Amino acid sequence: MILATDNPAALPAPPLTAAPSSIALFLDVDGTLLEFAADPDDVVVDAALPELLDQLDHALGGALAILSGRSLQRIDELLGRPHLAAAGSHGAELRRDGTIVRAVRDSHGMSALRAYANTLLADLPGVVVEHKPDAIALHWRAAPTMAALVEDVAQRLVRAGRKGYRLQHGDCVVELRGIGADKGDALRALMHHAPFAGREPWMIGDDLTDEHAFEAAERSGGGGIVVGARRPTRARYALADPAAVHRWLAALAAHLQETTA
Ligand SMILES: O=P(O)(O)OC[C@H]1O[C@H](O[C@H]2O[C@H](CO)[C@@H](O)[C@H](O)[C@H]2O)[C@H](O)[C@@H](O)[C@@H]1O
Repeated sequence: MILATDNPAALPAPPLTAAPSSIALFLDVDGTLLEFAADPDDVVVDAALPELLDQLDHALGGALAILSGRSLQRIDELLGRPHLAAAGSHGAELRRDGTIVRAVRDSHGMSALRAYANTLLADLPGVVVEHKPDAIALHWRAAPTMAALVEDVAQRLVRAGRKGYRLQHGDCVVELRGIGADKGDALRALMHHAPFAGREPWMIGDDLTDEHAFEAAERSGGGGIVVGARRPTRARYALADPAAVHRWLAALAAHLQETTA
């Protein structure tokens, strides 16, 4: 079955042909499972989402993972599913089998950078600062005219960090983050272990940081499903928005359950 009405552009919607034992599913959070909000703390989690994630996790024998730019702690606060495999902070944090196998802590100098960021942003009203483990996200969704000034602040921060950090651009956000793993690394790391190993990995995501995972998934025989109209992309399939993602995931859960029965 193909949900053709979910196709936002030239890319087709992903088909529902998988057998439960053949695929592994990787899911981004903001812009994919959740609609955007002007402030990261104001996102709304659909009441049916946690249960849907459980259904898929069960149907896939545990081969479901969340790959997010949020911290692991924030992913768990939002989704309430700490048993799921997950990568936080764009891949710098990793959990599998309920155990955190890769953690991240502020590196030396981060507290000075946080103070410097607060000083630099004092004159930029509407810009939201999100402090994460060894990372600072500067959000300008509520103040789009500030985008260039925020980029300038980010460049100053990365220079002040003396090569210990890099910038990660995203949807109305630029983040200063440690030089560490990306979502592609996280996907590959999970694919080395049961129940992911030997399956076809499929990643659903909307943002630039998800492209790393699309590429890693494609190289392992699966691929990417992009959410929204951002192009170019490495993804082979597309879904229009988080509501379309929810519908497709519900259809997939039903398909997997029928296939198993
Ligand atoms: O990889 P993701 O799960 O998509 O996380 C990427 C970033 O998502 C969040 O920021 C984005 O969503 C916010 C809430 O809707 C929005 O205000 C912001 O403009 C978006 O960029 C999150 O706050 C970041 O920490 C994540 O890195």
